[in-house]
Amino acid sequence: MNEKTTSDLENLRGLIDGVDQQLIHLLRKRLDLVAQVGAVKHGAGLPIYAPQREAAMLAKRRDEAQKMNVSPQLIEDILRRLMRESYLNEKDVGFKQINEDLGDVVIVGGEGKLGGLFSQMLTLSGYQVKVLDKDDWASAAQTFEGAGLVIVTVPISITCELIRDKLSSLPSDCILADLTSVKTEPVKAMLAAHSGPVVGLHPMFGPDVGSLAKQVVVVCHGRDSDKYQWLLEQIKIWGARLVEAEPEKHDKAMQLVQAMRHFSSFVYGLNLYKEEADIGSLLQFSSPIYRLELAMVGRLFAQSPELYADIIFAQKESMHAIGDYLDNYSQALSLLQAGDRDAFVAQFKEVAQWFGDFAPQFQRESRAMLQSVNDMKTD
Ligand SMILES: C=C(O[C@@H]1C=C(C(=O)O)C=C[C@H]1O)C(=O)O
Repeated sequence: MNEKTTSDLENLRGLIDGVDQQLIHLLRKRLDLVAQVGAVKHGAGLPIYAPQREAAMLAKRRDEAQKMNVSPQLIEDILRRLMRESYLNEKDVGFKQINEDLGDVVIVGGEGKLGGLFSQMLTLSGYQVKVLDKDDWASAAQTFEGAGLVIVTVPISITCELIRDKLSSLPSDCILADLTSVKTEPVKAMLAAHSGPVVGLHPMFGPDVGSLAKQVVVVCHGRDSDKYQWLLEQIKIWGARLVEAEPEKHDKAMQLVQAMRHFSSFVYGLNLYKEEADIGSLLQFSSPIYRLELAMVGRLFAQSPELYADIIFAQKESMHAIGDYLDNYSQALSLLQAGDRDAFVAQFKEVAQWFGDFAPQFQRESRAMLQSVNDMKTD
């Protein structure tokens, strides 16, 4: 490189640094404005997440970007990332309390991670939260005395038994809810143990989400839904989307969405281990999709084996769904063994047709994910 090139580069890089610094100032300004919006919404009891506003804003910015020859996708990516930041900052102002007359909230299993998250969200919304965990049963009767809402969030394997044995003498107007990832049996157990309002909830996310904005909570109505309507409103204020379902329908979906999904990730990891794969060098050769896949599998093994065992073993029926998967795997393998490429292609086409419009939709979604996986690479 000659001297002129070096100094040209330095000058230009200095200018870029200046623009990036301005960006930080602009970001600060934006965060301050969003904080003001947060405060206004808090006062009015509005959820921070405003999908219509977001859609309208994104459409306008994409349009403006296009006119300035800036990629619309670039501004959309940046704004979506900024909006995620907005949801996180919302916790600084807390949330509007929908039910000001509720007694205490008691979280049974509140020392668990999900219990901790709900405890935090309820506390940020002005509720008095008490936690009851394994060692606190001696004083439980006293804790339950002033309870307006009891939330059960203990391992699935002990949920129903605990509801039956320990929660049969709650105050009659107290709401009994659970956060278990299966719903049929826990909802039945709650209805049998308690004569007051009952609702089954299943947060479709782990405790490591920074915000509930856009997350899904499944609601299975039990009894006296008018008495716990406020709780649903409260969860909506946290930004979550509620999806109502019959417990049986929910549980059936979970066989695929959770049990099968986690089981196949488990086997994928197990297989890498048995094959003595060298993860480090696989990563070096990895395509973005492989890296993303490995991340999805690897993250399983960073978490609690008991939690995954609980989810996978929760429903006997999952065994059948997983067994079907194994059958399909064997049949597909036999095409490979027979060298029947044409049959494979025909089968592929059949499945693609069945996916319909979802296939291109998933392709678009995964493209963005793959690009951000690639962005995160540092070497
Ligand atoms: C700031 C707001 O709240 C949220 C955050 C937004 C943002 O960061 O631009 C936009 C819409 C909302 O989901 C708002 O409603 O304007």
